[in-house]
Amino acid sequence: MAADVPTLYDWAGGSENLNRLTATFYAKVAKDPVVGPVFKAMSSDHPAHVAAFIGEVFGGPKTYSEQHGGHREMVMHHLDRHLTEEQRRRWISLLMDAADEVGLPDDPEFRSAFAAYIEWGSRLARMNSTLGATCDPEQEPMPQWGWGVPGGPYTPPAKS
Ligand code: HEM
Repeated sequence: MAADVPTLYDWAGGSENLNRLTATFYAKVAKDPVVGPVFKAMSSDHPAHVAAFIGEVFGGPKTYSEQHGGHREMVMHHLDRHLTEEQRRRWISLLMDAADEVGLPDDPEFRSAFAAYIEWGSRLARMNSTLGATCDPEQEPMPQWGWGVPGGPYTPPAKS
């Protein structure tokens, strides 16, 4: 990545904004009739843990790997949950609502990278949720997401 291209983490506004995102999102989730029941035993730390996870995937500090068990631990949390496609879709929809509400950058470049990761990650979470509780997931490295085809955030056209 070119030295002057920010990470998705920095462009999103770092851990402060990602924590605002997940706090707003899980408040919506808790009230939602489709996906809310899945999270009825969620701990009060859950939004902060998910913010740390996404932050690390987006090029931020390795907090989830160093303090919360890393990628394997995240996969473990989804095992045996039997998530439905309807629940996955609602999860995404509420997350996108929360992104608008907290004012995550809305340039096409950032939002396409954000949406691509969320689509990918949520489909993996649903796949993993069909694995039985006794499955021991592989110790895979934390995914690292980047800007994809656009290569960086929106830059206004140069004035002629
Ligand atoms: C990009 C997509 C996703 C990411 C990055 C993600 C991330 C995480 C993380 C990091 C945890 C563990 C939190 C902790 O350590 O305390 C977790 C737990 C969990 N996730 Fe996800 N998740 C994703 C998608 C989903 C979807 C689509 C659903 C449901 C529709 C879901 C349902 C859950 C549930 C039920 C738990 C356990 C909650 C509890 O402890 O009671 N996740 N997720």
